[in-house]
Amino acid sequence: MTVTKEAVLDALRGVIDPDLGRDIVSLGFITKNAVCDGAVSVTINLTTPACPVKDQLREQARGLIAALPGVTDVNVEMTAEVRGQAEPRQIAPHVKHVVAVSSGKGGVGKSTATVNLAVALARTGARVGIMDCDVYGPDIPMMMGLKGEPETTAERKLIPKERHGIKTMSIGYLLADEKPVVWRGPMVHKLIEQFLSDVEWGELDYLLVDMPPGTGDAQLSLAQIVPLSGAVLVTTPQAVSTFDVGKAIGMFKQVNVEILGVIENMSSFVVRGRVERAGAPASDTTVKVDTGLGIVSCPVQEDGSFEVLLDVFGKGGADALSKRHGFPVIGRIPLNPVVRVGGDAGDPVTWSDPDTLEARAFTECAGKLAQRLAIREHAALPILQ
Ligand SMILES: Nc1ncnc2c1ncn2[C@@H]1O[C@H](COP(=O)(O)OP(=O)(O)OP(=O)(O)O)[C@@H](O)[C@H]1O
Repeated sequence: MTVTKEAVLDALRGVIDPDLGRDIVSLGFITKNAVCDGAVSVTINLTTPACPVKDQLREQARGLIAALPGVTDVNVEMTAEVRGQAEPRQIAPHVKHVVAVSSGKGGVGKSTATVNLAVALARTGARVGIMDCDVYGPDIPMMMGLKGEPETTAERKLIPKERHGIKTMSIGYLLADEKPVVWRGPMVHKLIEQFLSDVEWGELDYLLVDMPPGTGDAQLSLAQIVPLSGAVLVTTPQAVSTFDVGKAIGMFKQVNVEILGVIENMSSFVVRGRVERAGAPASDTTVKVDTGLGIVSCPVQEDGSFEVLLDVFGKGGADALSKRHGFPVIGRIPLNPVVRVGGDAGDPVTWSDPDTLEARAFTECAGKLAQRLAIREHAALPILQ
């Protein structure tokens, strides 16, 4: 029995992209289909390297091809090409997606989220940039471990400073450290314009923009200057932060910017411990923990370990926002010093400690974000039969 390319394509029609709801053949994802005797070699080109179901799709495809009569060997290669907006932008035309990272309130972890999302996306192979427009507290240089004035090209364009595979530009590189600056609306507008047109970004899949907190001029300016692929909102779980973020939502709606999702940061603090009696695990006991809002009793596992979730900043805020406005919660990041230490040292936790709970939570957020953007561009994909 000889295998044909048609039979391989037919088999691959059984692989459905769960996000786009269509089979990978009609989505135009098959960029190579080679059959040599019984050996089949296909390439599946996804819409983002950060696709959370990449391995699942590969295994499904491999299984379906292997089940064809006459197949002796299967090689499935996964590639990705981020599709940008259908209409190329006039400003920053080589950037596929510009995404604002915003918050209503300061200090909720917006910059932390920006650098960790960027690292997580870059680790999948995406080309990523960060544009730091937080004029009131440009923290990106510190969090990325970068400083000093950026160099310029012969055409006097600013060259982004690069670390961890991410290109960055920040107002922090251009200002003297201790000098306070009073920013007026038109200045912020000009800065955003310059960062988009006078910086040598090159080809990027994702440009994340760290916005100043609040609902001010910067958000409006950014949306006016460049068509955004959307915005990500960062909040802590408690009411005041989610109330503030509600104002940011109103502003983005006003300028027709889609909210891709909300990240709940500092969502809980996980306290882990182990109870021992005479050096051996003591599982026949319970542990009482004072949460600050009362005593909770928590079970101890067989190996003596226990785990308590402390909702330091309350809980349920992101869910409430999601319910009210209809956009998804794309992740919850626990409160943990490992996140702050990474930020202070210029090595975001997704880079320095990718296996921690916190880094994995950021990586999941990045996958969901990329997924949302891919779904958004779905309409622009060619439909093949
Ligand atoms: N999940 C977390 N666990 C522990 N510390 C965190 C976490 N997220 C952020 N932090 C720390 O909280 C502080 C504020 O975070 P960050 O600077 O990212 O907030 P921001 O919203 O960007 O603030 P600003 O309003 O100044 O721009 C930083 O010291 C950061 O390291």
